[in-house]
Amino acid sequence: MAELVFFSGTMDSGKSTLALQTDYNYAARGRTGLVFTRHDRAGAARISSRLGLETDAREADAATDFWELVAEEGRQGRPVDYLVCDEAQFYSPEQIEQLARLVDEVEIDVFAFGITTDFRTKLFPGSARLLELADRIEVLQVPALCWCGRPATHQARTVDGVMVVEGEQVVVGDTAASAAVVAYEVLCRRHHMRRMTASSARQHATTDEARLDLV
Ligand SMILES: Nc1ncnc2c1ncn2[C@@H]1O[C@H](COP(=O)(O)OP(=O)(O)O)[C@@H](O)[C@H]1O
Ligand SMILES: Cc1cn([C@H]2C[C@H](O)[C@@H](COP(=O)(O)O)O2)c(=O)[nH]c1=O
Repeated sequence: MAELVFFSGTMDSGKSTLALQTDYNYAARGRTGLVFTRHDRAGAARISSRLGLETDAREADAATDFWELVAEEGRQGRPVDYLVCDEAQFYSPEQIEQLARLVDEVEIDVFAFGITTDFRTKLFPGSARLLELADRIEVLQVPALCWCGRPATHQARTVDGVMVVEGEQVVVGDTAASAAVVAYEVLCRRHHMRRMTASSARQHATTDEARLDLV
């Protein structure tokens, strides 16, 4: 029985790696799949994992109709067994419904990978629809950690190093330290709610130490 599975986890929890492994294992057993992504950091029509793997994929843009695309593959004599859909948080709710319909009516397995919430802790529309429709939700097994050592559950956006809670929902970026103006940092809920990133925690600690020196 085909399934719509949503593999969810914070940024940096291994989703793209798992997406590539899933495709590899199914293809190795002779099954035919299509691999999609949207807005990957590596650029259009690429899937990249921080473990160093990177491959071609199909870019799912706003106009992509998964139902039509799979039907066309069939008409061309290339029946599809499964879809791998990375960065699925960026897909529209209608596109998630097309994926569910492919599972139910054409018996195609769909493996979707994505983060659930944005930098404000609000659900992405695509992830919300996946949570509503998926047969199974799998949480990634190796959590990324907050600076305090707890498993991370949320992601903060920083602009010039300062955590922000307002702005466009979609801004492509990375968790790795870089010169980029916009970056992301995974946090536990407690520290997301306190707006405390690794850098602001260090600043607090330094200020507290300086106060103690004055006493
Ligand atoms: N040099 C490394 N050695 C071992 N594991 C690594 C290394 N770099 C990254 N990783 C692993 O890769 C994970 C991120 O994988 P990735 O697929 O890019 O995540 P996601 O798609 O969820 O953002 C990290 O959580 C870490 O476990
Ligand atoms: C929290 C958040 C993230 N994004 C972007 C940043 C990255 O380009 C992707 C997530 O990639 P990953 O493979 O899971 O590391 O999403 C965003 O646009 N808006 C946000 O609020």
